[in-house]
Amino acid sequence: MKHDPLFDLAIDAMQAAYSPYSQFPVGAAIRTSKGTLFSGCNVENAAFPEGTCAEAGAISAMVRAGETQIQEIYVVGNGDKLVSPCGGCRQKIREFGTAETRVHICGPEGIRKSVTLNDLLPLSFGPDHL
Ligand SMILES: O=c1ccn([C@H]2C[C@H](O)[C@@H](CO)O2)c(=O)[nH]1
Ligand SMILES: [Zn+2]
Repeated sequence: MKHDPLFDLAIDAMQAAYSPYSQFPVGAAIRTSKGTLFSGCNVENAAFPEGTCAEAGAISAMVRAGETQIQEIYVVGNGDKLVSPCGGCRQKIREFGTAETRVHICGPEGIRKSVTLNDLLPLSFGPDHL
């Protein structure tokens, strides 16, 4: 089966990851409501808490380009387990997504599980609350 180009972009991003401490490269790729694609990788740091997640990198690229609406996001890791976005990333995706925003959790072979943002972060707090 042919992959969505967004999956290939997430794989590309994973290959650029800087993860010497965890040896756990992650890539993320966003499709916005306008159809533009953005990607990011995790970037770790010798001061461990300063590392950033792949999803955060992709969101940063999107905002830098002047876009703020995530339609779907692919997250890919290369281990056996599901690389489900961490709690902080769920909230970051929430800022620019909706309850229905699709999150595709992938391995190198393709999508392993597709869920909505609401599945990952029910009863969430967002910009509409302020
Ligand atoms: O969804 C995730 C989960 C983990 N990581 C990164 C953070 C850290 O660099 C490494 C191990 O936790 O994986 C991400 O980028 N995204
Ligand atoms: Zn994260």
